[in-house]
Order: sequence, then C-alpha cells, then structure tokens
Amino acid sequence: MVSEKFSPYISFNREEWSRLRFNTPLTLTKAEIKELQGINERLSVEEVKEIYLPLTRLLNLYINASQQLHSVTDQFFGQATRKVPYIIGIAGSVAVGKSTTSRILQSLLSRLPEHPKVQIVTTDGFLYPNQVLKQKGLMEKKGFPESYDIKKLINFLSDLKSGRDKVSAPVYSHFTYDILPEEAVEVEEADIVIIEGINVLQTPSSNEMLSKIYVSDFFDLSLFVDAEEEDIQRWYIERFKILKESAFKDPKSYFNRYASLSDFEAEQVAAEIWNNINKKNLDLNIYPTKYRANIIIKKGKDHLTEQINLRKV
Ligand SMILES: Nc1ncnc2c1ncn2[C@@H]1O[C@H](COP(=O)(O)OP(=O)(O)O)[C@@H](O)[C@H]1O
Ligand SMILES: CC(C)(COP(=O)(O)O)[C@@H](O)C(=O)NCCC(=O)O
Repeated sequence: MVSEKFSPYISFNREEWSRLRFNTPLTLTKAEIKELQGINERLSVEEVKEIYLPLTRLLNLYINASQQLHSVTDQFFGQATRKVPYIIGIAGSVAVGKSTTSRILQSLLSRLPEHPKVQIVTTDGFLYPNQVLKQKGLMEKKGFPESYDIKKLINFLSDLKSGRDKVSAPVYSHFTYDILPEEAVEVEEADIVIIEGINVLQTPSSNEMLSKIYVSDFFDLSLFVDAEEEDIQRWYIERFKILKESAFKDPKSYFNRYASLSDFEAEQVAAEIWNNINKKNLDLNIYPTKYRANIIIKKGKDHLTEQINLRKV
C-alpha cells in the first residue's frame, strides 16, 4: 500500500476525473458510439465519456510532449533521427478488462486530429507453445513469468523502439489455447503501439538477472487496470459461461469438452481454473507490479471506473 500522504500518485474519483475532459475536441457521433459498443456490448457510453475521453486528452498531451522531446533531440544532433512509435503498456489481471481498455483507447486515439495509426500487440503471443510448456511442466502455470519467452518480447520491443519500419510478433489463440505457428502480427509504421498483457510491468526475478532490461523500459507510459479480486473472479466465470455457449461449442476449440456442462458445473470448473492458476498468478506476480504503473484505473463491481491514480513524477 502506498500511504496517501506520501503517495507518488494524485487520486481522482470518478467525478473529479470526468471534469478533466474540459473541451476535448473529441465528440462522439451516434455511429462512433455504436462502433465503440461493438468493442464490448456491455460498455457504457458514460464510461467512455467520463473516463476514456479525459484519458485520451491526457495521452494526447503526453504524446505531443514526447514528439517535442524527439524534435529537440534532433536539433541537438543536427540531424533527423528515425521516427519511433509511442509505446503504451497496459497491465492487470486475467479478465480485468485489459483488451477492452486497449481497444477503447485504440479507437479514441486513432480519432485524434493527427489520425495516428494505433496498433495493439498482446503479450500472450510470447507465451511458449504448449509443447514447450508441457516439456517444462508449466501447463498449469500458463501466464506465470516463466511461461513467457521474455527474451523474444524484449527483442521485439527493442526492434520497435529502434525505428524499424516493420516488426512482427507471434500470435496466441484462446480458441486453440496455443501459439499459432503459421501466424504473425505485423506492426508497420505505427505511431502508437499498445502492448497489453498481464506481465508487462514485471521485472526479472533475481535468478534470471542475465538481462537487466525490463519490458517496461520500452514504454513511454504504462497503465494498470485494477479491480477487487472477487469482482475479477466473477468476470472470469461470466466470460467462461459466455464462451461455453459460443466458442467452446466448436469441436476444434481446446475447451470443447466443457461445452456440454450445465451452468453450475461450468461455474465450478471456471472457479477451479481461476483459483489454481489465475488467482495465484495475480497475487504472486501481477498485483505486486501495480505501483510501477504511471496510471492506475480502479474499476468497481459493474466495470465502472471508481478511481484514477496518476503518477506525479
Ligand atoms: N468496460 C467494460 N464494461 C463492461 N464489460 C467489460 C468491460 N471491460 C471488460 N468487460 C468484460 O469483462 C470480461 C473481461 O474483459 P477482457 O477485456 O476480455 O479482459 P482481459 O483482456 O483483461 O482478459 C469480458 O467478459 C468483458 O466483456
Ligand atoms: C493466456 C493467458 C495467460 C493470458 O491472459 P490475458 O492476456 O488474456 O489476460 C490467460 O488467458 C490463460 O490462459 N491463463 C491460464 C488459465 C486459464 O485458462 O485461464
């Protein structure tokens, strides 16, 4: 816990934060609101207006400031350096809403007057394939730090920040529950890249201090999506039940064996996976990274943001 008095963060409740929208030039037409709801049909329009528009305004100011810094550095060198993307890291538990947050920000940031190209890369693509996880005895530890090829992720970020025009990342499928060996996501001439994943604020454990480089060293800004554990568990179980009625029904789905479960049985199975894997990972490896973030978004029971903490320095 960071004590209020000495906290490096300024805290805003929902109302205080929503006032910071001021006159953000972003207005949302009905069509745009519809498009945003396509990201997540349960997303409330108030949440977008009161939380995400002020956040977009702040990110825009940060991005502009970083571009100015880039241009004074060029002046100092007396020559133009290569343009590099602005990188935003988004961390938080499994099922806390990282993908939803990333997609809302992608949509709003790409509407800024400069129309930046915004791409999302999820770090699950850097998990070892199931075959390797099985060999290492890590199938029950998917998402734990040791289940990721962090060197590969660091190399990817390093290529991105060194100004390469085109960088590719591996792809993970929640449907097959494995890496898709034939697929890759290309990041090409992006202005902003959102790196989303449970592990993005983690530091190497002392026995793997081979590299002193952290994933977050490549971030211009980081966000932690936070909520109470009991709420996240509920969202995890709800999502599992929705998947049981949709994706799991496909015989090719990894979880097809769960498609015929009753709702009650599905709740038991999801709670078991949550408690044995994701909750342990949250307590051990994810919550402890929260105060490394520049911005902490704390959501309440119904996914509505209750508090935003903004790092002062
Ligand atoms: N802002 C939101 N409003 C309503 N529902 C949300 C919101 N964010 C996430 N959810 C729901 O919570 C669950 C987890 O969200 P998701 O973005 O998939 O999490 P993560 O990427 O962290 O695993 C999903 O069922 C999603 O629909
Ligand atoms: C692949 C993940 C580690 C990544 O989490 P995400 O980025 O989707 O929040 C997670 O979805 C996962 O598979 N955890 C293992 C236990 C489970 O099946 O939920």
